[in-house]
Amino acid sequence: MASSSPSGSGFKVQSLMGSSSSEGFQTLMDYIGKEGADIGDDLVILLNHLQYACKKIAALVASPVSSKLRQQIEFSEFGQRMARDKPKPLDIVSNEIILASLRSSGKVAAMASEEDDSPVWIADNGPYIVVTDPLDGSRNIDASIPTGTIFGIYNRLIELDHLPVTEKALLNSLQCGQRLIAACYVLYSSATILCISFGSGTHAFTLDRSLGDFVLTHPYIKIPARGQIYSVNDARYFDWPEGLKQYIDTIRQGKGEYPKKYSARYICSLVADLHRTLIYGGVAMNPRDHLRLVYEANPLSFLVEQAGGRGSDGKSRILSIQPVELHQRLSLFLGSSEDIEELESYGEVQQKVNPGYEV
Ligand SMILES: O=P(O)(O)OC[C@H]1O[C@](O)(COP(=O)(O)O)[C@@H](O)[C@@H]1O
Repeated sequence: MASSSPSGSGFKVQSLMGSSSSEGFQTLMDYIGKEGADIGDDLVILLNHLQYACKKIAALVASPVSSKLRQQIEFSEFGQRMARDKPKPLDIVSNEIILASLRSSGKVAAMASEEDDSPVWIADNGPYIVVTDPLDGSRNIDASIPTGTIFGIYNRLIELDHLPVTEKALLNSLQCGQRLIAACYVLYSSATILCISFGSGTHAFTLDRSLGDFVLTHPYIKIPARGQIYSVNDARYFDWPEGLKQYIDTIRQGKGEYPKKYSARYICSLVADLHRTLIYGGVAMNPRDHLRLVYEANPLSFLVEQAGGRGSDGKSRILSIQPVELHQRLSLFLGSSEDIEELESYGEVQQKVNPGYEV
């Protein structure tokens, strides 16, 4: 999807991005700067800053510093262990890295982050609004289990420019997912993968650590129409509604529309569980109202849809839901189109009982 370029200096900026492709691969900057996507200079500049921020986070989560940071914050000065839902140090550091990159891009009006109570207004003339979960899955970090950064990009709504800052920051951040112009996740795992869509396919780039570049490794990802893997925290089985219990019982036994027994995979790290689902197919879900519409469900649904799959809350298309609160939570089902369709046919699949689990 093309985006307008208020600065209008397309050729100049894009040609500055260089023309070399490393080791026969196309780099992300080549792809967005001149060869692949036609997205306009402003978005190229913003993404250049964001991909650099994610490289910093990738280095941070893999560094010995990360466990030290965690130890320092996990215990307060009174020796009390912090509550499970309190922000972890790496969340905060990652948030600061992303915010600094958005500020220095000069292209962002506001950032809404899962880590902040309200959106941060950055620049009146910034053409874009960025919503982000800077470090998802950080509760896994001590065990070196994969984590990820998620972000979505909207155009700034110029019709709101006259409003007070707090109001326009909030309303710009509450845009419906179908207005996204780009979405991305970065997976920090055995490889660091940046998966992005501008509304014309979903493409994944792998960080070549020797060169420091993201290079195109998975152009036009197509999620299989049907998978054989379901991904859910099924210790919650007894809190599930009947529809979801029946669905999982059925596919486990190979008695569903696809006549083979499904396997379970659950990392408990949303970006990692989704990335596997995009590649192998199936369904990744969190049926309780835990994940956030603005920061997680919308950007990830955009990426899944662009890969030919579906994002649902169990009843409706995620991208059609109008957010009413910044930190709104909901049930989330992402995956292969036929699997999601079958799941929805079981009626009540949203877990309404959410007692606040210990781990
Ligand atoms: O505890 P559950 O229901 O299995 O939730 C796990 C999910 O929560 C997350 O850890 C996000 O939760 P936080 O935003 O509280 O870190 C996801 O990465 C993961 O998919």
